[in-house]
Amino acid sequence: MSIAVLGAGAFGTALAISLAGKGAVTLWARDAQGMGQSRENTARLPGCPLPEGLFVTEDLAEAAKAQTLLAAVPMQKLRGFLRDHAAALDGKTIVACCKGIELNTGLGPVAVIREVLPHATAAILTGPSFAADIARGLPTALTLACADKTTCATLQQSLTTANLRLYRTADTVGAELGGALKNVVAIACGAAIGAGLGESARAAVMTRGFAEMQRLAAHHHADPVTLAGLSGFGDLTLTCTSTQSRNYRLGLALGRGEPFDSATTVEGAATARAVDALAHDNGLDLPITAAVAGLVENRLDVASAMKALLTRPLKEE
Ligand SMILES: NC(=O)C1=CN([C@@H]2O[C@H](COP(=O)(O)OP(=O)(O)OC[C@H]3O[C@@H](n4cnc5c(N)ncnc54)[C@H](OP(=O)(O)O)[C@@H]3O)[C@@H](O)[C@H]2O)C=CC1
Ligand SMILES: O=C(CO)COP(=O)(O)O
Repeated sequence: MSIAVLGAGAFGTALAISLAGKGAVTLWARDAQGMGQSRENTARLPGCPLPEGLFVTEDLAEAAKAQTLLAAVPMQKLRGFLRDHAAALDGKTIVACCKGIELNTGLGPVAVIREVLPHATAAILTGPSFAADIARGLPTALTLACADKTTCATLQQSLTTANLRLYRTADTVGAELGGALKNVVAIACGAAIGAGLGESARAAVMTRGFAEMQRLAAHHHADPVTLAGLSGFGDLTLTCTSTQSRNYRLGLALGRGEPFDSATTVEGAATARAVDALAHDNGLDLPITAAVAGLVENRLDVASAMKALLTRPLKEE
């Protein structure tokens, strides 16, 4: 099956490098020329050479000729990207490789693909993985979700590589909620550590954050098993404990009162705001998400957010 990765950020480039180990892969980049010459994505994934079987192009129509397309642009850019290229993309199999909830609609990547490209087959690839680890060929396990079970099994075969092991599920909603929410909780964990509140506080935030993930997933009728898997618990664990994570690092900066480069892709910031709005509209109790939304909108500081969480009415676990 021919494969193209659309979007040459850190994750798209890493996936293309990994997949090119077992067959020809096309990587669509807005600025393909430099990468094609240096055979490296110096801006987003330095130090990871592009293998021979990886063809880089700026021509989306050319890339979209592949049977399977991996869309690796940030969540808040996904709709615009799909719309801009709808003529080439509709009717194809599109695997979303982004994590988040769209700010204006409250939708996840699979729902956005279905809305913009009504004739496409939508799937999502998500789970605990840093781009640099994948590109270096370190062992990684991810969740591949697609409602069509036959397509899911075919994609699982073609996207699994020697070091990238995929588990499949039909539960696209659970897979995308896990990947979206773990980033929000990672910001909260970074803030707790950055503010010097200690590792016990982080464990509390992670666990109660996971409870919020389960609550939101139940509201959307997702399978709790998906949330307990790689795309939920797995990615929560990685992202809340590693300074490789940009979401965690934003939290650290907030906790320390330090500036943070606003050009960095931090999916949890917009997602916290989107999910906080969803929670209000649907009467859901998601206090950590609300605190993160307050932090990223500069309505709250870390001390007030922690106080608000600690003084909530006592309840059963
Ligand atoms: N980095 C990681 O370790 C992982 C990331 N992810 C997910 O992957 C997704 C992408 O993140 P990541 O690759 O890290 O992001 P990066 O910040 O590394 O890169 C973002 C990429 O998106 C491109 N882009 C931005 N806007 C548009 C647009 N409107 N149309 C087309 N392309 C656009 C950028 O192009 P340009 O360079 O031209 O600006 C750039 O190539 C996120 O949802 C993230 O959560 C998932 C797992 C791991
Ligand atoms: O999604 C990721 C790890 O699974 C990458 O995390 P960040 O986007 O926080 O860097």
